[in-house]
Parts: sequence; C-alpha cells; structure tokens
Amino acid sequence: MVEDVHKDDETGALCMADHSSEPTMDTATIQVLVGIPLLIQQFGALFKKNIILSLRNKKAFIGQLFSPVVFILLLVGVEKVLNSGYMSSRTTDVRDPEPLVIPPIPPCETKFYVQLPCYDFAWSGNASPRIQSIVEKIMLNNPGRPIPSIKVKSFKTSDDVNAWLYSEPLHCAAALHFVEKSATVISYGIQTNDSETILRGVTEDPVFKFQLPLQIVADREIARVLAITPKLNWNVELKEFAHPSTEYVSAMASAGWVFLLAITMFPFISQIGSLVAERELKLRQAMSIMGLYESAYWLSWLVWDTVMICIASLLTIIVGIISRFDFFVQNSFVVLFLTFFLFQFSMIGFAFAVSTLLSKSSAANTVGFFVFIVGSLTGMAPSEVVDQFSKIFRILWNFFPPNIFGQEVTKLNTASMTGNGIAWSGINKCPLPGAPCSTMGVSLKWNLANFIVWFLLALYLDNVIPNSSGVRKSVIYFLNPGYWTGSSAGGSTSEIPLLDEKNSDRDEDVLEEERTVRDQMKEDYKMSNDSNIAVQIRGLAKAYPGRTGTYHAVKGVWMNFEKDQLFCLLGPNGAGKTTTINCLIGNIPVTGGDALIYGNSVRSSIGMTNIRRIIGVCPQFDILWPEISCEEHLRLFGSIKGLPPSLLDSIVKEALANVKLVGAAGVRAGSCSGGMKRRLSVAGALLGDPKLVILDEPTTGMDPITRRHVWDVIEYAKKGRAIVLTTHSMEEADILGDRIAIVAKGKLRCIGTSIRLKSRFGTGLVATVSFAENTSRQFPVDGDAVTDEPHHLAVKQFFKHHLNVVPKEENKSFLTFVIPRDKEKLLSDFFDKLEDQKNEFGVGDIQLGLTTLEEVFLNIAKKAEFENALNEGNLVTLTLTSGKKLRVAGIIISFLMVASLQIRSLIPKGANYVGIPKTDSEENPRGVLVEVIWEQDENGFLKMSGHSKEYPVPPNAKIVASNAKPSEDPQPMKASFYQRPTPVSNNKYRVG
Ligand SMILES: Nc1ncnc2c1ncn2[C@@H]1O[C@H](COP(=O)(O)OP(=O)(O)OP(=O)(O)O)[C@@H](O)[C@H]1O
Repeated sequence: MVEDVHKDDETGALCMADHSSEPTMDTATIQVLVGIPLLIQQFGALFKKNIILSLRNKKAFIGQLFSPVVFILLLVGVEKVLNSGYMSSRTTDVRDPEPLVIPPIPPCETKFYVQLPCYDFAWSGNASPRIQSIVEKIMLNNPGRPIPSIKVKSFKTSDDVNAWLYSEPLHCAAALHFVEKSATVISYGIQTNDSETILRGVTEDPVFKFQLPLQIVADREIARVLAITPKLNWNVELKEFAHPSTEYVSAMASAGWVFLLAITMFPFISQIGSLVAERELKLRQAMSIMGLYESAYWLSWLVWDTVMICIASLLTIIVGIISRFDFFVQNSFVVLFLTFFLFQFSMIGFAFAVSTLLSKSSAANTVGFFVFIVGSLTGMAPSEVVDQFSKIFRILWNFFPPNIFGQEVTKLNTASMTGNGIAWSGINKCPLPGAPCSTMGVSLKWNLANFIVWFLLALYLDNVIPNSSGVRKSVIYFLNPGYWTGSSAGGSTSEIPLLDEKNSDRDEDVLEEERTVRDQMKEDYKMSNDSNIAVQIRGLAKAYPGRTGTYHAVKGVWMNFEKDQLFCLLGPNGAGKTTTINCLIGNIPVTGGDALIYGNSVRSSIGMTNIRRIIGVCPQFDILWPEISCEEHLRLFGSIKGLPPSLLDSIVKEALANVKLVGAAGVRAGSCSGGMKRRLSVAGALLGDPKLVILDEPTTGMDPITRRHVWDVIEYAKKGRAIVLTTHSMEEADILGDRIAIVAKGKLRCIGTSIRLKSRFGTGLVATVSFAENTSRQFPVDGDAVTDEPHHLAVKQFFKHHLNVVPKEENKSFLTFVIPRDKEKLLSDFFDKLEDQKNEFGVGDIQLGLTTLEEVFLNIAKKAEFENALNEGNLVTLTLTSGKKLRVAGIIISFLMVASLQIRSLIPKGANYVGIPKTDSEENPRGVLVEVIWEQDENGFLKMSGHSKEYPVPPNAKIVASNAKPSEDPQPMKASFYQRPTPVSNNKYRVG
C-alpha cells in the first residue's frame, strides 16, 4: 500500500478513486514508552535535532567554531602592528649603544593630541632684556629649524604661564621659566606634561622629545650670555644602556582580554538565539503538548552547547599555542582549558537565564553586544579596586561571568610574563607566597557556581514568566509538593453556575446538550472505556485580563464530543474556537468550568500529563523548524510521543504516505509550500494513534485536490478515535462533520448534525428551476440578467401566486427561490402542479434542497454579532438612498426631490431589519424598513454588502431594544431595528 502511494506521489498523479492512494492507518494499539526510557529517547531525538539545526545554520555554526582562529590571528596581527611602531631599540638586542645626539626642539604640531594653534614652547621672564635675548638665541639657534616668533608665547611670570596653560590646555609642548637673579646668576625651570602618550602604537616620551632639547639649548644660551662668548661650544650626547630585546609589546597583555571575551560571545549569542527562537515560534509549546519532558529539553541543549564550547576552548588554546603567545605557551594546558571551558559553561547558564527574558530571537545579537561591552569594561577592573567595596557587592560582582573571566585572564597573563605561568599543581597558590590573594582555583570554582546559579534561575524564570500563550506558574510554584510529585490537584468545578432555563434565551439544542452533560456529571459519569464520550466540556470558560477590563473569550460552554466521530467547531473570527482548543490541550489554563478528555481533567496536572499521551494536535499555524525536513519532523514528533524505536521507521513512512509527502520526505520545511506544511502538521497530529485528534483549520492553503485527499485521511482517521476540527470551510464541515457546533462571541449558539442545523437555522428550502432551452449553458453571460422572457415571468408568477415568494437569484438559465419553512406543508401540492405545467413553462429541471450550511453560519454569526453589538454598541454606518417619500423635519418631500438624498444611520453589526427613520406616512403608519445583507470578509468578519429595497414595516413586526450609544456623528439618523417580520403581501424587495 505504501509503495503504491509512493509511486503515485512520484509521478504526481492524484487518483482519488484509486485505492492505492487511500490513506492507511494502523489502528492497532502501540505501546508507547514512558518514564526514563521516554526521557532518554526524547533527549536523543532533541540532541539530534540540535545538531541538525546547528549544522544547517551554516553561518552561525562556522562563526561559532572558527571565531577562536579568527580572533587569535587578529591578535597576532595587532601584536605585529604594536611592535613595528615601538622604539626599535626596545624591540631588538642592543649590545653597543650608539650615542644619541640631542634632537632640536620639535615643532609643536608633532606632539600627540595637540590642539591648534599651538606653540613650540612658552616662557616667562620677559621683563628682563637679557632673558629676552637668551630666548631669541634659543629660537635662532634651533638646529635645522629657526623657530618663528609666532610659535613661541612669552609671559611676565610663571603664574601667568600656569594661568594660560590651565585655560587653554594642550596648546603647548613645554614651558621655560627664567629668573635673572644677578648679573652673574640666571636660573630657569622647565615644565612639561610627563605622561607617556601612545598614538597608533607609537609611544611619545616627553622627556626625550621636549624636555631634554629645551634644557640643553637653555643651558647653552645662558652659558654663552654669562660667559660673553657667543660661539661657546656646548655638546651633550646621551646613550642608553646595553640591553636585550626584553621590552616586547605583548598584545595579549594589553588587548588580549577583549579578544578572548569576543571569542566566547559567539556561542553565547547562538545559545540565546536558539532557545528564544524555539519559544518564539511556539515549537517548544508544541513539543510540550506532545508530552515532552522539560528535563529532556534543557538537557539536550545543555549537552549540545557543552560539546560546542569544548571544541571552541580546545581550538582557542591550540591556535594560541601555534601563534606562540606566552599566555598559551607558559600556562598549563589543563589550566587554560578549564579557564575557557568553565567560563563558557557559566555563560551557558547565563544565556539560558537571559533567554527566558526575551521574546524575539533577533534580540540575541543586541544582548550579546551589550554583555560584551559591559563585560569587557567590568572584567578589566583591577581586583584592588573591587576589593574596596562591601562583601555583598563583591559577591554580586562575581556573579557576572565576564568579571571572573577577567580575573582569570589577568592572573594567567601576569604569570606568563613574570614567571613560568600557572601549572595545574599551582592553581591554589598565590604568586607571592604568604601574601593574601584570590587564586586561580577559586576563580574556577566561581565559574561553576555561576553556572549553577544562572541555570537554576533560568529554570525558575522559565516557569514564572508568561509563555507565548500568557501562561505562567505561581512565583512560589516550587513550594507546592504537587509540583515535585506531579500530583497537583485538579481545579474545583464548584464555580460552575446552575442551569438557568427560565431566563435563558439559548437555543433549545444547546440547552439540551447542557442538560445532558449536567445529568452525566450528577451521575458521576466516569467516561470509562465503554462510554461513548471522548471529551466532555463542562461549563468551560476562559477570560483574559486586559488593560480595559477582563475579556471573556469563552463564556461557559457545555458539550460532549463522541468517539469515532468528527466534531466540527465553527465560528467567525474571534469566536473562541482556538481558545477552547488551547484549554483542551493545556496551552492555557481555564478560568471556569472544566473539560474531561477520556476521563482526565484539564485542570489537573496529572490529567494533563495523561491527556498529552493520547492527543494529537494540528495547530492553527504550522509550528515547524524551517531547517528540518518533513521526515525528520515526523521522526522527532514520534520520538517525543514515545513511539518505540523499532516501529518508528514504518510509522513515519506510513504517515508520509497518508498525506502524500513521500516524495517530499527530505525537503526541509522552510522549502515546503503552505499546503505541504499543513499536510505535515496533519500527519504529525495523527502520528502514534492518538485517541483524540484536534485539527485547527487543517486544510488552510491547500489546493482542492490535496484538500480532498486530506479529507479522506481525516475521514479514515475517525475510526477508533474522536476528532475535533475547526474550519472556516463550510463545505469541509458539511462533508466531514458528524456533529457541528457553531460558537460566536464565546458562546455555543447551536449544535447538531448538518441537516438539523440547516433545517432549524436555514432560511428554508431552496428551489432551483432550470429552463430547458438553456440547460447546456452552465454560466450566465452578458444579458442573462434580462429575465422578462415569457417562461420566466410565468414561473415567477406561479411561485408568487402559490407560495408568495420572489426569486433570490435569476438569470436566463435558472431561477432560485427560497421557500420559507412555514410553507413546507404547501410544497407537495405545489410541486405536483408545477410538474404538470413543466412543459408549458419550458422548465427542464426542478431541484429542491435545504439551505446551505454557509447560510446557517451567517445567520448565527449575524445574530451573535447583533446581540453583541446591541450590548456593546458596535455600530456601522448604513447608507440608504430612499425611493420613498421621506418626512424630514416635518416637511413632506416628494420622491424626485429626495432621490439623491442619502440617509446615513448607525446600526448595530448584524442587524437584519432596519426601519428607516421618519418614513411614517398615512399609507405606511409604521414607516418603511430594509433588510440588510451581510456577508463575511476575507478575514471572516461580518461586512455589510447591501440592502433590499424598502417595504412597509409590517404591523406585527417587533422592535428590538437597543443599547447602542448615541452617535457622535451629527449626520446619522436614529433607526429602529426589527425582528424578522412576517412577509407582507406586496413585498417587492429583492435580496442583493
Ligand atoms: N492571549 C490573549 N489575550 C487576550 N485576548 C485573547 C488572547 N488570545 C485570544 N484572545 C481573544 O479571545 C477571542 C477569541 O480568540 P480565538 O483565537 O479563540 O478565536 P477563534 O475563534 O479561534 O478565531 P479565528 O477563527 O480567527 O482563529 C478573540 O477576541 C481574541 O482577541
């Protein structure tokens, strides 16, 4: 059977009549795994899924794996740049130092970070002519570059110089302060900024660059003036010590910390991204519904992330050693590995905790960047500074993992530069024996402590922060013994209100269903295996808290879903279908009532655990991993549901065949069409022989052929299980539904078989009369609307005369009449007579049928909408162009005068019969009304599509009370609304 379907699928032939494409369903009971074996199986499947996801997210995977190589190579480059810009004497061996001739006073522009305009030097003592002449000589005799006077600034006293330096910093490299004490004594002082500054790897030493040139020329010119020997020879040479090339700039020591932290950020960001994405796409929720153990979920990520950081740590150390960094060469391999591994391990716990706070996976990069920036700053804080704070602060400080990593990198750096690095045997020793210190061993233990604390916090936050459905546990959930034993008591159903039959305006079938369920509750109906009931919904209610008040999405629904039946839940958008389903599958907690699924209450955690073992769910939106193929999805779902590994292969193949996805087994979900994804979701729901299958709009987006095939699959799947289906396709509901319920505005409006709903809520019977000469034409063409041919007129008169109805639709080929139910008793005679006159009227065929389910649906939706609109004032504008005489402001205006007058009136959504204001006259004492035509828009919401012509308000038409708020628009006129009136004899309106 499977092979036959496979062939069909490959050739693309879809032969519905061919039994080889009939769905197969193994209804034999499958013994699913439970307990530890299930946990192990789930862990294995999820671990495999994590590997697949990582490998198929190539960019992230390569980035994560090769970031150590890239960053260590960058560090090598940085070191090269730093050392090439440094004083060459420090980077090479100097055995016989060359004398350094004192350089001239440099131009101020060559100073690092100078502000323009700048001065080569400033000086004080300008009141003395001798000092002035000394300064002039200094400027004139500057070797190779006489200094222009605009590059020198003179002051009277040293205080004046200081005041200027203070007010305009960084405009001058140095200052000379001369004092003429006597004819033979001239003293001077030099001022410079003595801090070394570095620009693009080059260090500026102010002593050599500014102080010594000034000092030597000042000495020389003072000596020449005092000795009165202008040509006095004055040479000074400087020589450095002979030294080996020890002063190598270590990039690891100066910038390595930032690079090492950057390496660890890749796994961190990837971990957060993966976890948040699974929550954002509701994948985790979907897996929970399949019975996934939380422990298996966390464990699968923890183990996979641990493997990844293990590889990354090893790669970092290996590349570091190959690059010959002292940091990696001097320190013990084990100590280095533990440093990188345990830090990243603590970051896994941190990532898990952070992920619980995020709702969008795209935020992972931002968070990673933020942690990196903050971490790279706080991690550099010297321990002496941190030690000055209180103990509590220091403990909290240490719970930010980058801070511990910063301390570790500093220790390893210091040890590699000043000694032989840290050996495994020395992790608990201080560098200076006897002196107090925080050892490497302590830092490594802090890493472990960080992981434990953040991981536990992640588990806690995961439970208490609302999930995508807004569900969360109590903040002290872990104090409830039931949480640990899995035996939380079920919610009480005592709040279920008593049945109020007298005041209830509900439909009689709905009341009857409620009575049945209540009676079964009284009898303590256990829904044992012999019972025919799969699901019993007992006054189920769900309210969502909102900013403007509580919103009641489901308002006390009572019904039974039977075994071996498909129960179809219909309703307009926002009716509460998905909310009801979410309550049944435990996605959201109920706020009132209860529901039993095969005897298990949705309010009890044990009940929910049992329910998850026996249900299959096809959610409204496809919940799939884009990177995982169809077959891999089904394998994963099967493993989570506990299908035995020995049967998994065959079950998955069969499931793929059933939904015609054999040919697409290896196609990733991201490449599947919408219809293929829906089929995959249906296959997932039916996997593992669930006793209850819930299908939320399963055929959305499918082409008609595939849809029919999936209908076959669903129809076949009914055997031995109950199916709940929600859909917006009335055809689907009509074909598949054994029982149908329509909900609207959170309430059950009607329930029963399709026929019963049609007969109770349809407008009546639909008679279609086809004319013989046009039977070959299937579609109307231009001009078909002209229906005043003799045959048409005769048939119309015949219907009008006997049944008082006019056509609902008409064209040259056929006429369609809706015959009210109160005329049913006349029909037998009527059709006999019509049959007799068939040839005379040129009638080819007469068909009689019930109104469609769509019409029933629209009627119910309209009624619910109207009821709601009356209560809540949900108004829409009805614009009428009246053809009747209107009384406006007490003046009778003729038809011609008002032909273009538009009347706007605000009416509640769903209102059927609307009285036109101020149209009462002698002829029509109650005025006139119109029937408003409603249909559903593409989103399933009611939309006004037109209205009938006006006709007099019948004397017996009852006005419906309205709470509609007065309009803010001055234009609209206040209308009255009527219940369905009895047709009037001269009714000429045409629905359209
Ligand atoms: N988490 C929530 N918070 C607040 N209101 C919600 C929440 N979920 C659903 N609702 C509201 O509850 C009502 C019922 O929603 P529900 O999704 O059950 O409708 P539905 O019948 O499934 O509609 P559709 O056919 O569009 O899927 C809607 O008005 C919706 O806005």
